[in-house]
Amino acid sequence: MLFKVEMTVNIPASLPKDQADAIKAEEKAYSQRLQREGKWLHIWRVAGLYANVSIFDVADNQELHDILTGLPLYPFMTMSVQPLCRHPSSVNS
Ligand SMILES: O=C(O)C[C@H]1C=CC(=O)O1
Repeated sequence: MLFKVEMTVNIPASLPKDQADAIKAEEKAYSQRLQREGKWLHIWRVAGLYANVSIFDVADNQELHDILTGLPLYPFMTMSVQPLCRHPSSVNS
């Protein structure tokens, strides 16, 4: 199942920089593992924002929920999730 997820990150200024940097490093490793596993198909920066648009390919809603709530930056994110289906004009299978 394919989903589009938009994530916006809001790290509070009160969080010490070393802690924020450690969480960002964990986030990068977590994200790259899922990309290598083929579950996180695309990640694009939204220009000018600390936000991304991502495409996930997961088994079901529960797997997406587990992945998203497991993001190290999850406590500092707002998200919007939209399910995707094949476009009738798509030439890709
Ligand atoms: O930078 C972001 O958009 C937030 C987050 C999502 C994946 C990742 O590595 O960082």
